[in-house]
Amino acid sequence: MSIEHGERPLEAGVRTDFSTTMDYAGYLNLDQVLTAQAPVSDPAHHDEMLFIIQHQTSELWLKLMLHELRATRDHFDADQPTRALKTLARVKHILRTLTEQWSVLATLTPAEYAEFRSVLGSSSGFQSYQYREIEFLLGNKNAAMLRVFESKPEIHARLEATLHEPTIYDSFLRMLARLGYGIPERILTRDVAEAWVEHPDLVPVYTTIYEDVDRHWSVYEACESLVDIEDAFQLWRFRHMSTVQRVIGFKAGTGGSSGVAFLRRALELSFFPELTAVRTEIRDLRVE
Ligand code: HEM
Ligand SMILES: N[C@@H](CC(=O)c1ccccc1NC=O)C(=O)O
Repeated sequence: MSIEHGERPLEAGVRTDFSTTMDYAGYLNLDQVLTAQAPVSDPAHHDEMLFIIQHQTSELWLKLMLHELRATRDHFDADQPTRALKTLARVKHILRTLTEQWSVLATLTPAEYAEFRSVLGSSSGFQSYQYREIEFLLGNKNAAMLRVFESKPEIHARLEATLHEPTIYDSFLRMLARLGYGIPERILTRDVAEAWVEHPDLVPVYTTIYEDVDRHWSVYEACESLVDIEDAFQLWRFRHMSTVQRVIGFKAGTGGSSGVAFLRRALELSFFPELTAVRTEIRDLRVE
């Protein structure tokens, strides 16, 4: 049937009575979600809404990332590297979405941001506990980061618990050990609350896998998925740093850091350094 009078008619089966059944807004708790945007500037600055929603949507994606990263760790603990591929793929796409999302915030000019930056006080993304938990799960452990949450006992306790949990990489390597790969003992018994440091004696294990991928296919795919995550995470960090630079230049951050210089240093961190190191070891084959 063609469109009449420019309108799409409601079909007879379309439900319209929700007095006794759940509807869209009810299922999604939209009453709470859509009343959670409270600009502090007075009178409300037009661009503060962008700033709030950019952060709130980021935090929602971070929540899903945490969920998927924990599931990934469970899959490794259950010796199921193929299942981990699915959850890692989802994490990768969330990171891409978050990185792409910087372009919305980049429409905020320095002059516009300067008009309401002072109302932010000393609040800063540095205090994002979900972000810190993700960094911990991926291996960037740092007990000093907990100090920011000293006045929030519940959040402090949650982060402290995650600090002492094995990382995704710890679980991955323990799985490799159970599968018969020669993972050095000191790696398997390391203090998981410590930041990961590069272990050169792990590289030969990866060389074995990368030099005969057909034989080691499922763990090889998992290795490459971890590399995808590292890569996607670095792109997010870079876009954060470059967006901050174009919006506040080299001003100090509201969280008390030097600002761009501090964010730039994060680009030197690596979650899975041996998976980068193995690339140097792969022999170029001679083609006659
Ligand atoms: C105009 C927008 C933004 C500016 C100017 C900005 C600036 C900064 C600065 C200067 C820092 C360093 C800590 C400090 O001293 O404050 C920081 C940290 C951080 N920001 Fe932002 N930021 C912006 C947007 C965002 C957004 C949208 C997110 C998304 C959640 C975010 C998440 C973070 C996180 C997680 C950190 C800690 C990074 C780390 O520990 O390496 N920021 N930001
Ligand atoms: N650190 C930022 C402020 C900022 O971006 C911010 C403030 C409150 C809530 C989240 C924020 N986002 C990221 O750091 C600044 O120095 O301008």
